[in-house]
Amino acid sequence: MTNSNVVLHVADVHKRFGGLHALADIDLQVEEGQTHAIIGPNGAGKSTLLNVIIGKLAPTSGAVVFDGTVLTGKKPYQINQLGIARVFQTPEIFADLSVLQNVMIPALAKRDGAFKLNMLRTLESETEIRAEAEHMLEDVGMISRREMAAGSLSRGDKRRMELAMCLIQRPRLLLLDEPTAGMSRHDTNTTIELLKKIKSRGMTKVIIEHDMHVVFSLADKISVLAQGRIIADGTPDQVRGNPKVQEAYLGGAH
Ligand SMILES: Nc1ncnc2c1ncn2[C@@H]1O[C@H](COP(=O)(O)OP(=O)(O)OP(=O)(O)O)[C@@H](O)[C@H]1O
Repeated sequence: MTNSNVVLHVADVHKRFGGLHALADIDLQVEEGQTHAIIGPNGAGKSTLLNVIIGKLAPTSGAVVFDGTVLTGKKPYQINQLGIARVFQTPEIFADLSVLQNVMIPALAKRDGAFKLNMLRTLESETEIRAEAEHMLEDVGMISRREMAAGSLSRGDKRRMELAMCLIQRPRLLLLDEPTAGMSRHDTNTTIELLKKIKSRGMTKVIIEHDMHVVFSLADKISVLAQGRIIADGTPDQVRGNPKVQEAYLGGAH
């Protein structure tokens, strides 16, 4: 049964690639305002699950429901317009444009749908969007780099900028795919603090992460995937103490 405060429900999802059952019987409920981590060893099906949620892959059976709307069958851009934003493992940025311009683009793209016919409002809203983008850059600690070409940023800064590009869309659900991959410990800790700040504003997040320090610092709930199935689900303490998880994951390579 679905609770009323469930924002995202992955309902009985299966995904097959030929003979490989990459996702089997996945039932996952993400509650409003929570940070829900999906962990599991390499090849467990985490990216496949994320791709099913954002509409990049169609499930073989089952459905994904977001805020009462069935996402299954919708295109990724339609799912994005419904309020789901994703921070990718590899940042997707416009390297030659400035950091500020990069952060303005998602908001301009959203506006162009709404205000195309009214030139005056378009100009007014561009000033507002610039101010909003500057505000987002302040939030992620990057305002001093606003005029730099995005391509010249460090890896950690690129990820922070990409987070600002997602936040300016004011998503209801933010999906983070290994947000600290390849970061130094210092950048990882800065990112943890930043994600905690977002959490304190009530934004719902789904996070895929290999780094246990990040997972246990941020998650309210953890679902553990192994060989395409959820083998454990619960609070960090429940998951930490689960012998199945220790066997499948924590005692393994990570
Ligand atoms: N497009 C595809 N075609 C065929 N098999 C695929 C495809 N995508 C993923 N797989 C397989 O599905 C399984 C799950 O892969 P997936 O990438 O979802 O795992 P993961 O948990 O994200 O792994 P990692 O932690 O290494 O990124 C793997 O066995 C993988 O080889």
